[in-house]
Amino acid sequence: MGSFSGTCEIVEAGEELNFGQHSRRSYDKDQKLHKLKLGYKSSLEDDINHLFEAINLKASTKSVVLSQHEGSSPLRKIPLKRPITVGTPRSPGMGNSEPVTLKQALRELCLYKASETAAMKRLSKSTSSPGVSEAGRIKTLYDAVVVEASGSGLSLDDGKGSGVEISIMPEETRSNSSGKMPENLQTQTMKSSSQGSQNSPRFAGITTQNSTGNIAVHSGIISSICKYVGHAQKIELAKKEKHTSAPSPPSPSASGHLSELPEEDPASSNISYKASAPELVRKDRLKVAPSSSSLVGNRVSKLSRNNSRSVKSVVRNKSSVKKKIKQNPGSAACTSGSYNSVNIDSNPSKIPVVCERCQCTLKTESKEFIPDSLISHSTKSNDEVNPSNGNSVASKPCIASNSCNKSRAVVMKVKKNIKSKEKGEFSQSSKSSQGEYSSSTSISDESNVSGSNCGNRPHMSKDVRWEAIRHVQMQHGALGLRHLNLLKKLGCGDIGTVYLAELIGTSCLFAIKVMDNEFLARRKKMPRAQTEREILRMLDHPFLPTLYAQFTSDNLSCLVMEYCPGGDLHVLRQKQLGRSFPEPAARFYVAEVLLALEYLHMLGVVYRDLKPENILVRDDGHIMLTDFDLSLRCTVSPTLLKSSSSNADPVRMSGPCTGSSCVEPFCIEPSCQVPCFSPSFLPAAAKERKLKVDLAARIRSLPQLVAEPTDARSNSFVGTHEYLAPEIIKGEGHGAAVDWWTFGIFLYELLYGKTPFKGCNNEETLANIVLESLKFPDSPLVSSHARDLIRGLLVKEPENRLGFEKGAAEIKQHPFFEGLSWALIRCTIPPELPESCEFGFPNTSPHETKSKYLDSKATEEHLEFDLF
Ligand SMILES: Nc1ncnc2c1ncn2[C@@H]1O[C@H](COP(=O)(O)OP(=O)(O)OP(=O)(O)O)[C@@H](O)[C@H]1O
Repeated sequence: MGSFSGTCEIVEAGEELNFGQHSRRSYDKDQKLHKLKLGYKSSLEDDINHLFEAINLKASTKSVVLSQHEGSSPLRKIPLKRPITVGTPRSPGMGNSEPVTLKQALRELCLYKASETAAMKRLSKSTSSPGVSEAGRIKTLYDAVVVEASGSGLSLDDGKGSGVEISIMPEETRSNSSGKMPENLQTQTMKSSSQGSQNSPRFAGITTQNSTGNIAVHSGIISSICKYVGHAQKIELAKKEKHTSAPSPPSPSASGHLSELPEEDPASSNISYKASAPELVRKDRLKVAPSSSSLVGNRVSKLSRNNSRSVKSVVRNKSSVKKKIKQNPGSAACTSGSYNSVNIDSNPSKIPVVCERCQCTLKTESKEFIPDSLISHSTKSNDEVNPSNGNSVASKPCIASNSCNKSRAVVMKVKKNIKSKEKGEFSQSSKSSQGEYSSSTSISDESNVSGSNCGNRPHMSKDVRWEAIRHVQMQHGALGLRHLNLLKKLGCGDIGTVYLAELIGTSCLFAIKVMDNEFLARRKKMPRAQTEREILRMLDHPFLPTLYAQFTSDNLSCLVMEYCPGGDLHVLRQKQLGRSFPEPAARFYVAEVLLALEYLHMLGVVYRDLKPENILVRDDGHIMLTDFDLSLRCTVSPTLLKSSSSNADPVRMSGPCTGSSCVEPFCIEPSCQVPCFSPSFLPAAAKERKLKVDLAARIRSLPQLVAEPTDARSNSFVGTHEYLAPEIIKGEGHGAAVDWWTFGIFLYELLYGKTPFKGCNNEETLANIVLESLKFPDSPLVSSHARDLIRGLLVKEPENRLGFEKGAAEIKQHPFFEGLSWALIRCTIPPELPESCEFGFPNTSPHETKSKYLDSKATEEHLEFDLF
């Protein structure tokens, strides 16, 4: 198989169903392979050894972290050019011991807290007391364990032996049924023009999605957005009557063109991707309807032939598949070095459209895709969002994100350009833009939830961006588009467009996802948007996006999120030698993704759409998992697999610090670990031996908690072709284990530069996934540990798949991650990135930057929105 030519993404179109027991097919080969996973568990002794090694190394780790603070420029401090150090055993690691113990659970909590502290210090020196990253959920689980442990006689007060095995797996949320999809299975037409019955769990076919579906979304968004672009600081929203019967195009005198912010991929613009353009054409989504046949062949045979990974498929009930062409930021056409723009003729029937993925210019003559929101704009300009009674945040320069500083100059220049056009250049000439520039705003109920209130997000509670938003809200009462300068378009998805935005009056950058509600409703995509919104509101994790605010304005739902300037892993992989990551780098990325998935599962979220395109790279080189609209939400009920051992006496085993203040999570910080674990009256070697024995006994005696929603079930055909798990393709119903399958594909792709089952077309790919055995190329050379992990994950029967039983806890124990400090990985120096991959904005040299802006300025007269 060659390199990827695209990514096929299956978009969930139906409601999640509960299925009873789904059939399982045995695959002897995979079962044999699966047995291998049983062999990698090392002894407790080894685990303890690692623990002590980590303790010893922790101080040095701190030094490394602290050194990162010492730089003139936050962005320059980004360790992009530094070698990766993920292989350094700095801590006991979570993985090479027996199932996660109470001790480990505590340690994870503690180390997370510690690592967050360090990370927050790096990001913002204002951070003084980071919260616990996994917040209430983990606390709840922990509390439950504490209760249980207490009830069983296990003292948790020592703070050292409080190990809990926490396995995270999605749990069944909807009642299992006979295997049919419910009548009310939601059909998401996303990209598909036709849908089939949702009653059949079988997949009848796929309809290539029409790219115009996106046009509708974005034309609507753009028409409204353009009213704000560049106007943010001169808010002169026309007070005109709302036009409800027909689009009210902006006055042609203004400019005659619909202007759009320059679009580019920060991480990819410096590189020509012409050679690899096919690979970059990904994410077509297919909409696939379950057929009445359970035979894979039936399914596969009906798949549209599409080699593009950009095709997303929604498996619903129909045999229709719609192909959606999306622009890939890294595609050749968008890397020409200048901002990509397309004039939008005033004639709405001839709207030039730039494919988001392949950059081909398309045209649509259909008004059907012009969102109604373009037609009616009320005169109100009350962008809303409730003021928050948010938490107080350290008042500091808004440089929480390193990108703030680095991009400030760029931002200002872009702002200048944009502002200079405020007096009319943003008029919209397309049919959809006939409305006035005035805007109506409705206060979203949801805005109350987020706003600037970070109360339920202790992880990011000290982020100065909270304070910046809160300040705006205090001044204006509500946050809205008028408070944001949209600087450029970052990308476009199925349900909305993401822009880079600056909060006016600050240098704080955000990624704002704008979704047209009417379009979503018309396309029945509202549930996806709602799912994403709800999930985003729950998140508080270093490797997941922070939602700072949400509001509805002009019938546009806006999510104000953390901006991730480093592009995505798919683009980044293209820049690697051989288009694959070195193993240490791959390990780093998959480890962070694993933690993000673990957290999501703990929250009852089965992600279902893991792929490099959805992994964004932060300015500090760490990752952020995005895109939750295809996720399955379910409930999680932590289950105590094993209560504490009746004959164990953790108090006595815990050593001299037992029952002391060691209950403090930071007990495991290096500074206090020594007193906790090292009786001073014993020789070092003896102390170590004693502690190992004690710890081993403690681990054996601790309760084990499974918080993985193992019974989660869905029958939707959701995902990306090359990443689809066999059980999804077979329509047998799927659960949390699909994330571990995709995790295996993900690791494979990072290491080998391609996915393992990719065929000549989507049908072949799906057939390969179900029928073909896993094979590894001869090159590049990949370690046996990595291959073994992939084998364990890519077991076709979910029940035999690594992670099925205890979720991420199982996977973390694999030797591939040996020596990795899970709790401190956030403070680990990220992999070295290629020279061309600068974070922030693509052109970093003054000259280049100037050129870039000149390019932008050259088109200033006709700043355009490119539709796709
Ligand atoms: N927080 C962010 N920071 C930087 N860029 C982002 C951010 N969120 C999204 N993007 C960019 O915007 C693009 C569109 O994101 P979006 O989530 O809307 O679409 P998607 O990833 O294609 O998923 P879907 O179509 O399922 O919504 C992404 O591919 C990414 O390049």
